[in-house]
Amino acid sequence: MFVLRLSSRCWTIPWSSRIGMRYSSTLKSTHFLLSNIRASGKYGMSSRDIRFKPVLLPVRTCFHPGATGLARDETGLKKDKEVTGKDMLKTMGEYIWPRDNPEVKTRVVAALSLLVTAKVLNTSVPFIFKHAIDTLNTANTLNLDTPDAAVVTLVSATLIGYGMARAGALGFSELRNAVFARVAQHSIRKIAQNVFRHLHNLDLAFHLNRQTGALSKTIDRGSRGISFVLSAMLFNIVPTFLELSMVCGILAYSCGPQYAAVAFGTVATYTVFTLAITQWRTKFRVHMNKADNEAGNKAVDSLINYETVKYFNNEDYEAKQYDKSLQKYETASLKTSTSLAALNFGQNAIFSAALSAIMVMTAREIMNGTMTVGDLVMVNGLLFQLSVPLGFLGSVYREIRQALIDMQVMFQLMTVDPKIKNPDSAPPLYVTAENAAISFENVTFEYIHGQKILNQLSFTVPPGKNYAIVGGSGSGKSTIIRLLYRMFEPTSGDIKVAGKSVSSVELESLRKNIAIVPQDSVLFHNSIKHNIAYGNLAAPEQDVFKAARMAELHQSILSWPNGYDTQVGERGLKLSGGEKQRVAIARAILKDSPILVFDEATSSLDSITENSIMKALGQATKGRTSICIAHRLSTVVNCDEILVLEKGRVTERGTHQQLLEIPGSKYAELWDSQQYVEDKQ
Ligand SMILES: Nc1ncnc2c1ncn2[C@@H]1O[C@H](COP(=O)(O)OP(=O)(O)OP(=O)(O)O)[C@@H](O)[C@H]1O
Repeated sequence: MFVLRLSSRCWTIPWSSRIGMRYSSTLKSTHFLLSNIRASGKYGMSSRDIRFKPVLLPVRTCFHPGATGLARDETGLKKDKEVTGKDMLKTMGEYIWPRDNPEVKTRVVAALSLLVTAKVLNTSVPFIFKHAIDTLNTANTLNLDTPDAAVVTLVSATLIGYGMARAGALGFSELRNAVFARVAQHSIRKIAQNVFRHLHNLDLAFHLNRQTGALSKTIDRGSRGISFVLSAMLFNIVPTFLELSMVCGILAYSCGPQYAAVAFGTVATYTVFTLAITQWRTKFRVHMNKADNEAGNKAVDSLINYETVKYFNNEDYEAKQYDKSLQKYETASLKTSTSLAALNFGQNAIFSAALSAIMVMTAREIMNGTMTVGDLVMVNGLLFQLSVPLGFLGSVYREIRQALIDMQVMFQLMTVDPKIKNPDSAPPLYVTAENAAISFENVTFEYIHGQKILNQLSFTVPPGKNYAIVGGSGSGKSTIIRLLYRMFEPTSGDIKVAGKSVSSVELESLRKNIAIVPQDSVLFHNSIKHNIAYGNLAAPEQDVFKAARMAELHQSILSWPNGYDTQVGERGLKLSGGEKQRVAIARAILKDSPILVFDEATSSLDSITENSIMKALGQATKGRTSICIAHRLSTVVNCDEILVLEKGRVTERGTHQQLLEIPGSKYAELWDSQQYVEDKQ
């Protein structure tokens, strides 16, 4: 027994003679087997089964807003359009028949031609066999002492033809798979790329409300869903219908309409039974997938929090929580396999009954002399061949349903409209050292309706000046930066850069002119050099080193064994907080924008490093407009002006000295409390 794990599809294939062989070879040539197959023996299935274990979101969770990003919320994204089956078919049509890609079209036509050829050859196999048997039978009846050379030649030729037809049918099927694989791969790539771009275009509000992991699963499942539906249509549904019509035609022509009626009736009964049982079984599979997801999420969450688990000695608790999900999975998995056995048995019983019935009919005709033994063999062969693709009807039906759901989720995601986008024919923003002013004019903003974070906030930072914003935690300092960068739109009021409203200029040019050192510096899972160079991917190496030097990072990097090629780990986890912050500073310096924003840029640094970086930043910000957000007031004493933020408004403003001189000022209070703490240290 072995289990095949695919990243996102789930198949349970009975290892019943040719069925398993044929279908697994069909799948092999599609993309599904290309991805992530692992052999394992841990799930208790029948020793004659191959299971393709799913990593799927259950149907219900697929529609869960949090998982899919489809919910309307207070972030103000536009209402989604309902994606209908027609929309999905249209989109699929565009991928399978792309206007600008004749190669894909040619492949589709070639795959269809190969499909028809393979089916014609396949249906002719029992026909040829019948002729061989009849010829032998006739020769036998003649009771000749020595075999007739002509008969021997004819029978041999027919049997060789039989073998060739069989091999040809399989060969053409494989060729069809190979030809179509490119179409499937092409559509997966295209759709995944389109969705990825779309996700980057969506607002920050959208991303803050969604789990990144769920989004990436949506792309993966959706694009594979498209490919699956295309492949299932071409490899299973269309060929089965084609074969059914050919078999019914042959039976009606050579044996009589009653034979065609039995074949058709069998397929109809088989189909109804399979779909009904599959429908019933789906809930077990949904539970199984849900439990599997839950277990996966628990494991990931627990491992991500590895350090926290250790700090609080909670390994046992974590293992028990994980085991709870595994238990659910085990129960659901058992139900899935038991119900599969019922399905397999029922399918087999229907076909066996039909085979017996049709053979009894033929045997009677043989005894009446109206049919030959060859006819019996042919009828048996035709019906048996038909059972092969039908063996997968249940799983194909279930998979198509799941694929359609996955596709709908993905297409729905594509209909989410970003609220923040370029206004029509927006002009680019030109910012120079002379005009780089920033002004907030009566800006009000709320993340959640009714909860004002900024309330009629107004201030102006003149070109070339260095302003600081200070205030209690949660007073809205970082929000000001988000609004300036146009990650969010103010509820009312206007924000201007270089005299132009940020909502009226080209978004890309606005963002190009502002370099930010964010509060949380998250790094890419790449080398430290790449992470610094990310500030300007076109910058020469020397500039990257220069920026690192200014951020007090160069010497530290050189002392590491791999220097600038040191990998920083996922999200920069291999670096200390201070090192990450310095990477972020170096990046911002490298971006070389006329406006610089530092959001708690030195909060994780020791005082000595902070002082030397502050000097470097003083150099970097010379002649540029900058905003510095800081809790530690000692870092902003030299700013041209300090704004004290309280309840969404600027309540005090002035230089460090001026603010200290205001009797009972909030700033003086903060300063005194920080001095007291520092003195105590
Ligand atoms: N996406 C969001 N949705 C809802 N509320 C939010 C969101 N982001 C921030 N807030 C809330 O807005 C308020 C202001 O947050 P902001 O990050 O601007 O504060 P801050 O002054 O920078 O705080 P700190 O000094 O602690 O960094 C906080 O109360 C915060 O909880």
